[in-house]
Formats: sequence, C-alpha cells, structure tokens
Amino acid sequence: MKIEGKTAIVTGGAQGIGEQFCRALVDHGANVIIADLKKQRGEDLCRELNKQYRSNRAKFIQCDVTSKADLQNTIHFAIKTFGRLDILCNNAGVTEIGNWEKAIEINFTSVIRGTKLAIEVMSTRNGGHGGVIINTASMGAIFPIMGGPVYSGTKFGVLGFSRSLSNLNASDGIRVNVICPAFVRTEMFEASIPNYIDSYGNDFQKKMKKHIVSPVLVARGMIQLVEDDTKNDAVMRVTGVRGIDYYKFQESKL
Ligand SMILES: NC(=O)C1=CN([C@@H]2O[C@H](COP(=O)(O)OP(=O)(O)OC[C@H]3O[C@@H](n4cnc5c(N)ncnc54)[C@H](O)[C@@H]3O)[C@@H](O)[C@H]2O)C=CC1
Ligand SMILES: CC/C=C\C[C@H](O)[C@H](O)/C=C/C=C/C=C\C=C\C(=O)C/C=C\CCC(=O)O
Repeated sequence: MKIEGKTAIVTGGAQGIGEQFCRALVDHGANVIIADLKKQRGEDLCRELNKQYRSNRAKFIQCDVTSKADLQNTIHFAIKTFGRLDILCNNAGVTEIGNWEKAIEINFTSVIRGTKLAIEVMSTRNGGHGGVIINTASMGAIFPIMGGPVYSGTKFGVLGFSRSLSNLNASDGIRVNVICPAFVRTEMFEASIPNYIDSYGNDFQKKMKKHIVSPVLVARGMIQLVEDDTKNDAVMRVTGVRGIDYYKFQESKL
C-alpha cells in the first residue's frame, strides 16, 4: 500500500510505541488519528506533528478502547475528517499489574472489537477501499512471560485472533498482520521491571539488555507491514538479536 494520502488510526498513539507509529505514518504522508486516553500528551503530539510537517494531517481524539462507542466514534471521526480509513493499528495495551481483567479488556477484547468495527467500514464488500490492520502483540505471544501470565495470554489471543482473519485479504481486501516486539523501554516496560525481577532474578536487566529494541525500529516494522502488499497473516518479530524478521508457523493441515 502506498501510505501517502491514506488515513490511519493508531490506538495508544499518544506515547511509547504508538507515538512512534504516528510519527512514522505522518512522515510517510498519511493522515493520522491519534486515539488515546491521554488527552494532553495526544494533543501535544498532534500539535508537534502538524507544526513539523506544516500540515493538518494529525488529529487527536480522546478514546477509551474498552468503550465500543469511543471506538465507533474514532472510526467515524476518521471518515468524517479525511473521508476514508485505510490503516488501523490496534496498539493500546497495558500490563496486568493491579487489574488483570482490565488487561484482558484492553489488550484482547478491544483489539477484537476495533478490528471488527474497522472491517465494517474498510471492506470492499461494503464500498470501502480495503486496507491493512496491524495488531500489536508481543514476543510474549511467542514466548511465555513468567512476570505476566495474563498479559502473555492476551498477546497469544491477539496472535490467534489475527491469524484467523487471513481470509479477509481475498474476500474484503483487508490484510491483517501482527507485530511482536521484544522489550521496548517505555512506561509500560519500566512499570514491569519489578515483576520481571521477581520472576527472572535480580540480573534480569543485565540478561535482557541485548533484547531491548527501540520503538523507532518497531515503527519501521509496522511501515514495512503496511507498505508490502504481500504481507497478510504475517507475524513480524522485532527483537534485539534478529532485528526485524518473520516468525514461521507450521502450515495448518485443514
Ligand atoms: N514496551 C514493551 O516492552 C512492549 C510493548 N508491547 C505492546 O505495545 C503496545 C504499546 O505499549 P507501550 O508503548 O510499551 O506502552 P505505553 O504504556 O508506553 O503506551 C501505551 C499507550 O496506550 C494507552 N492506553 C492504555 N489503555 C488505553 C485505553 N483503554 N484506551 C486508549 N488508550 C489506552 C496509554 O494511554 C498509552 O498512551 C502495547 O500493546 C504493549 O502490550 C509489545 C511488546 C513489547
Ligand atoms: C509484562 C508486560 C510488560 C511489558 C511489555 C513486555 O515486556 C513485552 O510485551 C514482552 C516482551 C517479551 C519478550 C520475550 C522474549 C524475547 C525474546 C527475544 O527477543 C529473543 C528473540 C528471538 C529468540 C529466538 C530465535 O533466536 O529465533
């Protein structure tokens, strides 16, 4: 997909990995809806991007992904503002610390709901332009995480859900891909270090140093998944040891 002129929504776009997704998409000429709970950070990023690119291609909308109405409102805002929706990054996520049920709602249920709502407007069967949906999982969707069993469960869920939509490319013109970053130094990761130390020992930070990746590299991977029309049902890894590569699963026998 040529990104220039297309319209993207990034949930959790106000900071961390999502912020770099928004920066990369605007840099590639997209209109970007920054959807997040964090109004001040989201509006500040929006202002900064529009100033930097002398454009009005970034918009912020306050959105709680656990609210169906907020997700619907975000999608309608994209279409009302830019006339189309081509790219959805279901990126918002939290750790399970303090509220594992909420983590399931945000990391898994909301990714399902956001995907289904976007399909309705993007599908070529409904007069849409087709497009790409990128769901942010984690290397914790490939490897179990002792420090976050529910978190890892939500990411395995995102992986299984997303991979089960591979038929949409042929039927609806929508490619669905998954991005699995390793450790990225963001607020979420910093908050999880005590859990990791409890589970993996005091030398966790030393052991995982080589596994830290930059959010800018994750955004580069996302751009690759959007631009490359051959990428459907792709599971991209973004890791310190291998950089950007693709995880190969055994082919289904069905
Ligand atoms: N940091 C890491 O090591 C890794 C993170 N990930 C995933 O990447 C995604 C982004 O994580 P980070 O940037 O690290 O986290 P972060 O905590 O820095 O940013 C998450 C963003 O999501 C927003 N958010 C949280 N709940 C929300 C809700 N209910 N509605 C709307 N927005 C909401 C937050 O306000 C924040 O702006 C998450 O899905 C996370 O699971 C995946 C692998 C590694
Ligand atoms: C608890 C949630 C807190 C914050 C976010 C998590 O840290 C993040 O989502 C989890 C990351 C988990 C990473 C787990 C393993 C990473 C492994 C590697 O990067 C090694 C890469 C490849 C090894 C296999 C191979 O060499 O082919």
